[in-house]
Amino acid sequence: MTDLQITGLTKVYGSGATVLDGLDLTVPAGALVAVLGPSGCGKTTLLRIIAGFLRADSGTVTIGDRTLSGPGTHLPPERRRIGIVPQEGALFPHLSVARNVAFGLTGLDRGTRRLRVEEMLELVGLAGYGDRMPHELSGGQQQRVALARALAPQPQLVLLDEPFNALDSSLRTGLRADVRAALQATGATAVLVTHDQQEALSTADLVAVVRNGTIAQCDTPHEVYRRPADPWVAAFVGDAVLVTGTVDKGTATTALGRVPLADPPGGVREGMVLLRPEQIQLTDTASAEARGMVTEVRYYGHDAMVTVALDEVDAPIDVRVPGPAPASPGERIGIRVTGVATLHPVPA
Ligand SMILES: Nc1ncnc2c1ncn2[C@@H]1O[C@H](COP(=O)(O)OP(=O)(O)OP(=O)(O)O)[C@@H](O)[C@H]1O
Repeated sequence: MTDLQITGLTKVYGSGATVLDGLDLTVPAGALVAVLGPSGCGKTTLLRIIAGFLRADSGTVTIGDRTLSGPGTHLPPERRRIGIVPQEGALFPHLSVARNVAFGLTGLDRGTRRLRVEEMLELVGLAGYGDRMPHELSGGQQQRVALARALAPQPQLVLLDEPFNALDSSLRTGLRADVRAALQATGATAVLVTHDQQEALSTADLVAVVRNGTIAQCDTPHEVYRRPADPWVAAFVGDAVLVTGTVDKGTATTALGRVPLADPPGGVREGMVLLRPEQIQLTDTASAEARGMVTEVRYYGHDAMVTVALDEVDAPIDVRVPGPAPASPGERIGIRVTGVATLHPVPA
């Protein structure tokens, strides 16, 4: 098991656009990090530099004590010991599943190679599929073969480039869990690029949120969600409710009521108080901390999002309730806040 260290990575394309701007990222040995960011933020560029397909303008990429990219060093992709799972399988269509998986297994005798292929296919849940051709597999099975092919040469690092994109949502959930289990079983360090926050939160050990060519926050899924670095991260990784508040003794007083702060900063008297929609409860108007009118209800089956225009807050707020919403547009309603909030500076 080997850790991945990225330091000061910068990439400016010919057009003059700075896509990576001194990006730092550390992935501990054996961990799976999800690199999450909006379209065009540089995720693929980062992956291509790690893989060695693209040269950075400056910065270093090391795995363990091996420098892959750095001043005066650029190891070619085939010498990096990195396995890659591309967006859509990209299997060789004319080769059987077994020969696809065996593709990168050089320097092994035939018996050892066959055993490794069988072991990898079993690991990804496709034991017995070796003789099939890629076109005889479903999209999800093709991605499993692509993972088996990437893992077969026992790489130190595995890069997964939006590997579940082409699959429908019910298939994705099962495959994510299986990919995670297979990576854990081999102990490989892994980088998963995605723009899907659910995927990042549910699959990875660490979530690295990319913004403007740097990492805005890298933390466990729980910490990124519970203690986002700033309102932008909060709104990108989930839904956010922001209200101004004054602070006294670790508690913020807001138009939604008084809310304890997760990390009360010393000496700060006011700021933006950040809550999640599921921290807000709908109540009757008599026992509420704040009151307003329901303006919209969006139903999602397992929960619903209720938008409320509060009497004393300019912007409407979102409230997440389990199951069908207990109120309809046009109804007067009360709200109450539960849990703790994080505090952020008021934008200049
Ligand atoms: N070869 C290139 N030459 C010039 N600009 C490029 C090149 N490749 C990418 N870019 C630009 O760099 C920016 C980042 O691209 P990149 O593909 O790394 O983003 P991304 O985060 O992976 O996006 P997506 O989620 O849409 O795949 C984009 O604005 C893109 O247009």
